[in-house]
Amino acid sequence: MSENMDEKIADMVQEVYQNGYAVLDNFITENFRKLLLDEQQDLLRHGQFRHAGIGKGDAFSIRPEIRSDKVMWMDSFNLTPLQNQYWAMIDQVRTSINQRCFLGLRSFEAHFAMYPPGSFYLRHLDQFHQVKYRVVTIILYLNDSWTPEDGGALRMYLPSSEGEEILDIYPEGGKLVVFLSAEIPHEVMTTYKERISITGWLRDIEY
Ligand SMILES: O=C(O)CCC(=O)C(=O)O
Ligand SMILES: [Fe+2]
Repeated sequence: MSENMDEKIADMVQEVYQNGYAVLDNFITENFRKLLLDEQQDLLRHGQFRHAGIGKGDAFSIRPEIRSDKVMWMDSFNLTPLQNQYWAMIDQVRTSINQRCFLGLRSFEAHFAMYPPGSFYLRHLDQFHQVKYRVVTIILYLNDSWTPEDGGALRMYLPSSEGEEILDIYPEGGKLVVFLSAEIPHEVMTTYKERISITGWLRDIEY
């Protein structure tokens, strides 16, 4: 991995350490983004995506009134070469966060997500009682283009002196968003265009 990448990651991790979140434009090259998007589109065409649910184990349920995206979980033991390349980058992020923040992160889980037009995900936290092991959320957007009129912002609710402050982040291709899963409530605003991403979580458990 290039030195440039090392530096980008170190700066980003410093921001996570200070603020609990970081947003990084152009985390991946355009070429790599297009390849990942092609792979995602291919899987989508082959019917590999399922309606996303909420909760885990017995508490799992599909609740389109809460979230209406479709996902495809990656198999950490059987990654494609492209997925493997992305996981290697995230492993560098993991190591760097451990060095700076001492979070004891040990593994990663991730899914492709597709929000069809009209879909959303209401305000939530990524860490809840059944998934205490989710410590850091990492989202990479794969969209070819995005404008505010397309909707679909990731709305983060940040602590502020007035109680809470809103930060809207548009899912522009190549952008990486990293935040502490237990600390930052967020939602996906209704999208008016198909919205593609990889969402993952660094965990403090082994596979
Ligand atoms: O895609 C996003 O911007 C956020 C997705 C999300 O909050 C989740 O999958 O838990
Ligand atoms: Fe989330």
